Amino acid sequence: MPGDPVGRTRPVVVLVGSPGSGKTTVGETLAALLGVEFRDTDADIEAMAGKPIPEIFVDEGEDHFRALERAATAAALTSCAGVLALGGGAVLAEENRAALVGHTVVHLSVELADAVKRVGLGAGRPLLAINPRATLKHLMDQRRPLYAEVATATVVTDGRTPEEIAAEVAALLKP
Ligand SMILES: Nc1ncnc2c1ncn2[C@@H]1O[C@H](COP(=O)(O)OP(=O)(O)O)[C@@H](O)[C@H]1O
Ligand SMILES: O=C(O)C1=C[C@@H](OP(=O)(O)O)[C@@H](O)[C@H](O)C1
Ligand SMILES: [Mg+2]
Repeated sequence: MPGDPVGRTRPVVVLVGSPGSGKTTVGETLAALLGVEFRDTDADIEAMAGKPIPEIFVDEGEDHFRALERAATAAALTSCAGVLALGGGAVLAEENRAALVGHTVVHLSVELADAVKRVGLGAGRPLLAINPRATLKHLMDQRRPLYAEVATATVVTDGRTPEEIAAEVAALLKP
């Protein structure tokens, strides 16, 4: 691939961040802007499991979901040549953080107020199904250092449109 000295397939950029930071939404906008494919490990996991994420959590539990997420992350990092969005909890696994070393990783940062507004009652996000505000605060406090560890750049998303955020990420990617 262009930009990779030994010709491996790798994402142009990997998006990480809290649920509600806009990884999926900004990722789609950014991929269209750059004219490249968009991949989201959550969609890959649903395809792998043959069911939506909330059903995976109910039927097999979070540990099984995290195992699928590690497999989906490893596969996407070597097969996606476009924009790759990870799930908000992917950084919890040391294996995933190690796999991100050497990649262009943008942390879409969001404060609690905007994240809560965006995820609402957590539809489709089983971890946020009960008490979304307190749960999100806890997740964000736990994960903030992990996003910082893997990120090569951070883009603030609060109070901004997906188009503005995608344009800033695109500008960061210019050589
Ligand atoms: N910058 C933004 N401003 C307002 N709403 C947003 C923004 N980014 C995403 N959203 C909305 O917030 C919700 C969660 O966005 P999503 O892209 O699924 O986030 P993530 O993948 O990081 O969890 C969606 O309803 C989306 O339309
Ligand atoms: O934060 C998490 O642990 C999760 C975030 C979700 O993705 P988004 O960050 O895209 O909402 C999804 O992977 C799953 O519900 C678990
Ligand atoms: Mg998402």
